[in-house]
Amino acid sequence: MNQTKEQRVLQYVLDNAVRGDPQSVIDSIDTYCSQKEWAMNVGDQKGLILDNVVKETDPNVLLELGTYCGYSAVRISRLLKPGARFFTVEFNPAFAAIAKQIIEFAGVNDKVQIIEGNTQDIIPQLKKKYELDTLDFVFVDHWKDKYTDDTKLLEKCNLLRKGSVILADNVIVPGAPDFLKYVRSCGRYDCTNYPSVLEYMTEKDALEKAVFRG
Ligand SMILES: CCCNc1ncnc2c1ncn2[C@@H]1O[C@H](/C=C/CNC(=O)c2cc(-c3ccc(F)cc3)cc(O)c2O)[C@@H](O)[C@H]1O
Ligand SMILES: [Mg+2]
Repeated sequence: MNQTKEQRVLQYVLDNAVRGDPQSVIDSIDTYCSQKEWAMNVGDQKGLILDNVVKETDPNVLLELGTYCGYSAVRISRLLKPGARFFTVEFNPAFAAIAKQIIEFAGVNDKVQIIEGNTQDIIPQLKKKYELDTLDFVFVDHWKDKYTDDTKLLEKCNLLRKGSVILADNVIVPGAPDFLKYVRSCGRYDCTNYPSVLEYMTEKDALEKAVFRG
């Protein structure tokens, strides 16, 4: 049975990274995806911006929309303090299985919980089923045409409080124009754009930070 690209990424991590060392897992995925096969991980340049926003936020409760192979879940988890609670949502079972193995290999499985399901079903369950109050940090990196719906759903479910940080990938490529328009014009967010480049390429991309005003 032919391997998928995501299975090849996992195999490369198992063969080249150091078990329990999140940085070596990040580096091996970046090496594989820049030299062998492109994949839609946030990557190292935008990853450094992600690192800095997580560090400045110093979050206790985090959510990620769109786990994919778990690259950003490992990237974020390695920065979290003991006791922090990080949930990442993925509805493709094959990707969730790959991410689970990459997260375990990196040794950050005690930091992050993969929730298998659709964000539109999971977000309304977070308070009761996952015993959350509000979110300190949300990384948005799933289907680009769902960024706005899910941001509004987070608001509707009272998961945001004054100062909650939403950081969205790909606001230039592939682009999330309606999301940018919404957070920049609805009056409920203070927005900052972080220009960068598309993962493993040279074309321009950017992250957008939207801080909820409460
Ligand atoms: C109802 C859909 C919304 N609900 C959802 N709930 C749970 N998981 C969801 C999800 N949507 C998507 N997902 C998952 O998120 C991931 C989707 C990511 C989509 N990302 C992109 O399309 C993307 C695409 C590019 C890209 C850029 C340039 C290019 F030429 C080609 C691609 C770069 C990126 O950084 C990207 O993030 C998958 O793992 C998918 O299974
Ligand atoms: Mg992305």
